[in-house]
Amino acid sequence: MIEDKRWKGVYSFEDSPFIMEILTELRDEKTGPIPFRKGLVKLGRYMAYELTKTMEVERVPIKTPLEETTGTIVKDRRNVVIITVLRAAIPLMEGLIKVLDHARVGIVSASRGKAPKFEIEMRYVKVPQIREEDTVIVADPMIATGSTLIKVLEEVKKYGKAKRYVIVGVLAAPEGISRIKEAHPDVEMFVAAIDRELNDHGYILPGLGDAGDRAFGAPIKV
Ligand SMILES: O=P(O)(O)OC[C@H]1O[C@H](OP(=O)(O)OP(=O)(O)O)[C@H](O)[C@@H]1O
Ligand SMILES: O=c1cc[nH]c(=O)[nH]1
Ligand SMILES: [Mg+2]
Repeated sequence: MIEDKRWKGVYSFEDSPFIMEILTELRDEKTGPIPFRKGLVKLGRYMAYELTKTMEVERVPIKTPLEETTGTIVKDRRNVVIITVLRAAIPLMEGLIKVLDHARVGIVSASRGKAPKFEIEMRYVKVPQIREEDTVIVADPMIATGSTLIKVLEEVKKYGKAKRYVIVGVLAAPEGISRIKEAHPDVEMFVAAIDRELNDHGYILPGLGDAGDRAFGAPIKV
C-alpha cells in the first residue's frame, strides 16, 4: 500500500504484485463476465485485508488449552458499514464482506448520465444508522469524474457521523480524486491503481472499460 504524493490519505496497491495481477486480468478485453466478477470479488477480499492493517486493534487476554496468553482483536472490524454503489460494486462488496464479516450494508443506486454533464441519478437509497465508532466504506470500482461518489458521500453523511469515511475502488482518475478530496477532505481512498486520465466520454484511460457492463452485460433500452 503506498500513499500517493499528490493527495493526503489516498493509497494505491501498485506495490502489491498479486493485486496488480488481478487488475491485469480485469483490464484485459478478453476477460469475460465470469472471471471479471471473480476478479472483483478477489480484489474486495484482499483490499479489505489490507485495510485491516489501518484499523484500531485491541490486545485481549485469552486462555489456550495450555496457558494464559494475550491475543489481538481488530476492534474497528466490528464497526463497519459498507455502502454498495449499484451496479458495479456488487462483486467488490461480496469480497469486502468476506473479511469485514460484521459489516452492516447500505445499498445506493447511482447512474451516471452522458458527457459533458455526467448528471448522477440516485433513485434507491437504503442506508443503516451510522454511529460515531463506525468506519464507513463506500465501495465503487470506478472513480472517474468523481461525481458519483461526491453525491453518494453527501447522501451517506445524512445518516450519522462516522469515525472514518473510506472509499474502496479498483481504478481512479486523478481528476476524480481531486474533485472528491475537494468536496470531502475527510475521506480516505484505497484503490488498486491510479490511472492516467479520462477520455472525452469520461472513461478512465487505460482503464478497464465499463465495469458494470463487463460484470453484468450491457443493458438495452426498450
Ligand atoms: O466517477 P464518475 O464519473 O461518477 O463515474 C463512476 C461511476 O460510473 C460507473 O457507474 P455507471 O453510472 O456506469 O453505472 P453502472 O455501475 O450501473 O454501470 C461506476 O461504477 C461508477 O459508479
Ligand atoms: O472508465 C470508466 C468510467 C466510469 N465508469 C466505468 O465503468 N468505467
Ligand atoms: Mg456503467
